Amino acid sequence: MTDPILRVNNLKVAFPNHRVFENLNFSLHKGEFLSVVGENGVGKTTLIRTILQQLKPAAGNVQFFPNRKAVTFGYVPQFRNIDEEYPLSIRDFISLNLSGIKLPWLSRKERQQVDQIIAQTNLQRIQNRPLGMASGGEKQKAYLAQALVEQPNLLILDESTASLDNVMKYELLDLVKHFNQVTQLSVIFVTHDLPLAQKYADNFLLLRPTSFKYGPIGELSEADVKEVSDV
Ligand SMILES: Nc1ncnc2c1ncn2[C@@H]1O[C@H](COP(=O)(O)OP(=O)(O)OP(=O)(O)O)[C@@H](O)[C@H]1O
Repeated sequence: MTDPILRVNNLKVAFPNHRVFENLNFSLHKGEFLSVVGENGVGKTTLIRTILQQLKPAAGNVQFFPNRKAVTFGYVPQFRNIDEEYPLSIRDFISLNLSGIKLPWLSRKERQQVDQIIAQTNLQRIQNRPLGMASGGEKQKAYLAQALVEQPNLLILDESTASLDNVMKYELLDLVKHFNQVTQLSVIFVTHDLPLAQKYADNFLLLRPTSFKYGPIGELSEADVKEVSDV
C-alpha cells in the first residue's frame, strides 16, 4: 500500500443544536480513489469542508502527510452559478486557478500549464468559447481542468456528475480515473450514484446518521446500495 496523504482521527463536527458525525476514522492514501456515499443530509459536504479546513472540528482532527503544506487540493464544488452571461472563456476560467496569476499576462510556463490541462481534458476545440455558453458536460470538464491546472495531489469532487447524462458521467470519470492512475492523484468523490462509485473507486466511505462504514468498494453490500439508493 502507498503512503497515507491524510488521516481522519476520531472526527466530530457539530453545528449549533446539531451533531453531524462523531468518532469518524479513515485514511486516504496516495493514488487512492475514495467514494463518499450516504443519504441526503448525512454530512458528506460537511466532511469535505472539514478536510478543506473551512470548518473546525468539535473533536478529533484531520492529519496531513508528510505535512499540511505537502498536500495540495483541487476542488470541484457541488454547485456553481454560471449563467449564459458569464464573461470568461473556458481557457480564462481554467487560468483563474493559477497562483500568482495576472490575467491576461500569463508567463510562458503558465501558458504551457493551461495548454497541457486543456489538451488532457479534451477542451482544445472549445477553449475560447464563453464558459456560460458551454453545455453541462463541457462546464464540468472545465471545472475539472481548473481544479487540476496547478497539479494538486488531492482532487475532491462533490457530486460533480449529478446533473450529467450517463455518457457524460462516464466520460468525466474516465478522465478523473486517468489522472488518478497516471499521476497517482488521490481522489475523494462524493456521489449518490452507486454504479459510478463501484466502477471507479478503490474504497468507499458510507456515512450513516450515527455510524459509518469504510472498506474496499467490492465490500459495499446489496443492503448498503439499497440504503443509499432509497433516498
Ligand atoms: N452551516 C450550517 N449550519 C447549520 N447546519 C448545517 C450547516 N451546514 C450543513 N448543515 C446541516 O448539516 C447536515 C449535513 O449537511 P451536508 O450538506 O454535509 O449533508 P450531505 O450529506 O452533503 O447532503 P446532500 O447529499 O443532500 O448534499 C444537514 O442536516 C445540514 O442541514
